[in-house]
Amino acid sequence: MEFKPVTHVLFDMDGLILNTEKLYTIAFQNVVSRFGKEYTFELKLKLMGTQAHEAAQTLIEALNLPMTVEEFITETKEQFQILFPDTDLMPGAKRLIEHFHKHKIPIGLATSSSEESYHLKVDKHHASLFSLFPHKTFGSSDPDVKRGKPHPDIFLVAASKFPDRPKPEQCLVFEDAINGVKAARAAGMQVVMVPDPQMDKSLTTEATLVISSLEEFQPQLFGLPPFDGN
Ligand SMILES: O=c1[nH]cc([C@@H]2O[C@H](COP(=O)(O)O)[C@@H](O)[C@H]2O)c(=O)[nH]1
Ligand SMILES: [Mg+2]
Repeated sequence: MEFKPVTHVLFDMDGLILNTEKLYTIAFQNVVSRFGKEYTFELKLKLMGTQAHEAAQTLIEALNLPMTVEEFITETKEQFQILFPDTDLMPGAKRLIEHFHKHKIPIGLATSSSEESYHLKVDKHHASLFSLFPHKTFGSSDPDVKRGKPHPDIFLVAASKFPDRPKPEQCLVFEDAINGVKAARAAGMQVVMVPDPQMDKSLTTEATLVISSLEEFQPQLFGLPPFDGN
């Protein structure tokens, strides 16, 4: 078999469960527009999945913005407060998370967001869905996560929170970002990638499996319980 069976599942959040990537693009573009700059998709691909400070630093350097990291973060936060509370879900995310919960498959959240940013995105509309995650790891605010994606730290920390301490090869990761896929592979885990449709196919080759929507995912490929009717 092409894929190895797993017992535990880790989910990324932004762009995978929540449709927040388009909101990051709006917020970042609004800030850089004041300086006549463009937040290109190519630059976005480098930032996606990295920690908030690293992302700000990379963007400031790439666009040569006359701002400090703190100023950039303060300005984008003002935008986030307006945009994030009404984010919608990505197709198939609710069904898949509820499916694993129903079948008692251990799941965890491994997001590069801070805990503060998580609450802004989740509390208003999605609190009951996210309550199905018994543990969550916030890459931009958890002191145990030393380095952001593409480093493996966040997935190793998240896996260590399962009470039965699975080995990396027992864990399956769901990711949308290149940095997230690299992080999962570096952690020794298989990874299902659901990339932005704009992304060039050549950038998805490190994933174990690439699908265009979580709606397509067939859990039995990885030894997990199938959906009814499959
Ligand atoms: O357009 C962007 N998308 C995403 C990010 C970064 O990626 C993180 C989301 O990563 P994840 O999918 O791991 O939750 C955000 O918190 C932010 O730090 C960014 O800077 N710019
Ligand atoms: Mg993501």
